[in-house]
Amino acid sequence: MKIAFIGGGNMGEAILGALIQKNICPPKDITVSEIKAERRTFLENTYGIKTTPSNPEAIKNAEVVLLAIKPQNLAELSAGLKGKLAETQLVISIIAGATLSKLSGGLEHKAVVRVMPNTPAMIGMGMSVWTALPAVSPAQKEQAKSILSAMGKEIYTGKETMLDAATAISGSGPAYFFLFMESLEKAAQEMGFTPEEATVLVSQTAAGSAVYAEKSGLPLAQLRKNVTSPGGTTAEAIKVFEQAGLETTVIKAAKAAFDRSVELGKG
Ligand SMILES: NC(=O)C1=CN([C@@H]2O[C@H](COP(=O)(O)OP(=O)(O)OC[C@H]3O[C@@H](n4cnc5c(N)ncnc54)[C@H](OP(=O)(O)O)[C@@H]3O)[C@@H](O)[C@H]2O)C=CC1
Ligand SMILES: O=C(O)[C@@H]1CCC=N1
Repeated sequence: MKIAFIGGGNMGEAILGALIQKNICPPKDITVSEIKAERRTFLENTYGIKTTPSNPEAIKNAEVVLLAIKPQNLAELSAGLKGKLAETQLVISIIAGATLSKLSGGLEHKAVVRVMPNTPAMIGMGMSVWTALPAVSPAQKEQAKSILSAMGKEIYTGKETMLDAATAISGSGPAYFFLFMESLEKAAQEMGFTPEEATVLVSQTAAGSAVYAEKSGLPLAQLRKNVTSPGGTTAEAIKVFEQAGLETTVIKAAKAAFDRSVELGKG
């Protein structure tokens, strides 16, 4: 599969890295259009792919064109590519808040897939939620699915509003977990662990908890109860989280991300 990336930043790199690692695409079939010269050099040297500063040049001969630029650059990108895409080319956009109608209208193109991925795609542990316009053929849907599967797990939805919800949960989600981990690292250091030890303690606890939750198949509340001995240490910590309104705060934060995704879609 020949694929062109428009934007070779964090997510562009995460996706192309997964495609190469999982043998979905050899490096010679990947072209990245990227504005920054130093990023182009880095991507060429690290992955052996082709790069160009020109979007029209990048999309030549590509079966799939993957848009991985920031939302504020979409208007300029659409103006430059408008009418230049062949009917058979599949556009896959990961741009937060960029709706199918905005993408399709701006590019004058019908075969468009919209995805919300996340950065753990970098290590094949990503979570993507995606939807497609009716013009996307079953074969193109399979192509999209194979790209997203290389990055981790994927869920297709027929309801585009679920993309805003996915943005708030799995798209932005890694940052929520990192914030919590940063706080726990600070606590570990205050208790006397070195920064290196604090990182190991927190990372291994987070990774172990996530994998254990998935593998055990037990409800999260049950797993939490198993750690929380009556009258013990965990109960004291959880009391503090509850008094501070953790659950309400998390739901409020996710809702703020959802609202911002909707707002980006209107802009
Ligand atoms: N980061 C994340 O966790 C997630 C991000 N997303 C979405 O992915 C998209 C990309 O995010 P991310 O990778 O973090 O962003 P980055 O800023 O890291 O990457 C975008 C890159 O594209 C370059 N660029 C800008 N305009 C153009 C253009 N017209 N042609 C070619 N290259 C261009 C940028 O250069 P310059 O910096 O100079 O503008 C930058 O290097 C965003 O739309 C975001 O909403 C989705 C899910 C998760
Ligand atoms: O913060 C953002 O807008 C993007 C979308 C999801 C994660 N990062």
